[in-house]
Amino acid sequence: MVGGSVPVFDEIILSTTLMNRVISFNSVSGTLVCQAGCVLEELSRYVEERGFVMPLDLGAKGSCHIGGNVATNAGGLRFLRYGSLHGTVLGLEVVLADGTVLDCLTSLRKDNTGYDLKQLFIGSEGTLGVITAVSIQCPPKPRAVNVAFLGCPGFAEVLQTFSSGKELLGEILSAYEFMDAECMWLVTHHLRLASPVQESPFYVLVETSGSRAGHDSEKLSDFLEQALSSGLVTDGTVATDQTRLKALWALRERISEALSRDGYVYKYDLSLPTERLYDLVSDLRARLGSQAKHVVGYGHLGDGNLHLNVTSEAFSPSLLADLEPYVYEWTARQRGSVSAEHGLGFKKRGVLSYSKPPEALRLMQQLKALLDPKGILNPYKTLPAQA
Ligand SMILES: O=C(O)CC[C@@H](O)C(=O)O
Ligand SMILES: [Zn+2]
Repeated sequence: MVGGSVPVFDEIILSTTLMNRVISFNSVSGTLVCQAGCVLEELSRYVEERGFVMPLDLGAKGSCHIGGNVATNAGGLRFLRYGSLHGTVLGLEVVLADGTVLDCLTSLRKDNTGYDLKQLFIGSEGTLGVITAVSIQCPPKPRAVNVAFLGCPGFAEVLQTFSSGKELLGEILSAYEFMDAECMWLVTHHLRLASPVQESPFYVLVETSGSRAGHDSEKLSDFLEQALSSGLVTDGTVATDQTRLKALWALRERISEALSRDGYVYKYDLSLPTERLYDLVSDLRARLGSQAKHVVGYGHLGDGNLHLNVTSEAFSPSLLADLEPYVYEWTARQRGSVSAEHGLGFKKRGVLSYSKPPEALRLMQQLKALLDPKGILNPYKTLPAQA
């Protein structure tokens, strides 16, 4: 997405694939300590067999490494419930540029002994050190999971359904994702997935996770009844068994894949005030007109994270010129973020200043110079190219 792990010039590639050992798991606290090359899905399986879940889940779970997840501060589908890796990672082992092994691999929930150094490496995209081991807090595995897939008549209703969901579902609300009608067109046409509900301008996926099935379904029914009777939602379906649950999630998780089959894709991953989040999509649709094949909006609405994607038959410099810096300026005016969960890598490092003041940028450069004076750690990434 941003070329964070893609070598571009003269880099040496370092693979942690063979560092794939679980070091320990504490079945009382739920703390997992493992090496950086463990694949997320394998870790999920490991902790689920022991009654826990990983605090993060992403479409790329089958291939991504936990070390990379932490280095990029990956967000994903469980963020709404369990928060960022800045909260769930308890400790790290990191190899610094001079070869020093920094052993901050503790498993403490509380540790106020000065600067919280591990935080520097979470989301640093490998530019400050190489993460070699991770200690991470795993929450208990929810016993009951429900997914509702709903159609909404407008974006205002998507927002109101979210407010109502927070109020009525409370602590069992574990995901609130949205996608627009064009996204549904893409997954049904390019991937041949079937829509489970009537055609609507917007769709939302609501997931609940709790400890007692009866209690959760009662809450979910109340919520759905209210949403349907007040017209916030016009159609919907609910799944509780694994197969249907996965099928509903696939409609949302596979949008990115469907987009890549539509043509050249211009990708933006933005944090915006939730109530303005879709204005940018509508605005761009009008601005780009027939130049674009599709202008779509979807994402982690519960976290204020919009995945804005535009497709065209082939790469077009004039379309790009209409998109940038327009999208970044629009985002900066809302004090949003030009990269909500995918980092800056190689492609977005030049737009960092839309989300951070010059003072912050300078401090980032000073930290980089301190920790990696020779510039050998993931060079050409994250920080803007030096003039
Ligand atoms: O491809 C994208 O724009 C986002 C991919 C991913 O973060 C998702 O939520 O599906
Ligand atoms: Zn995402």
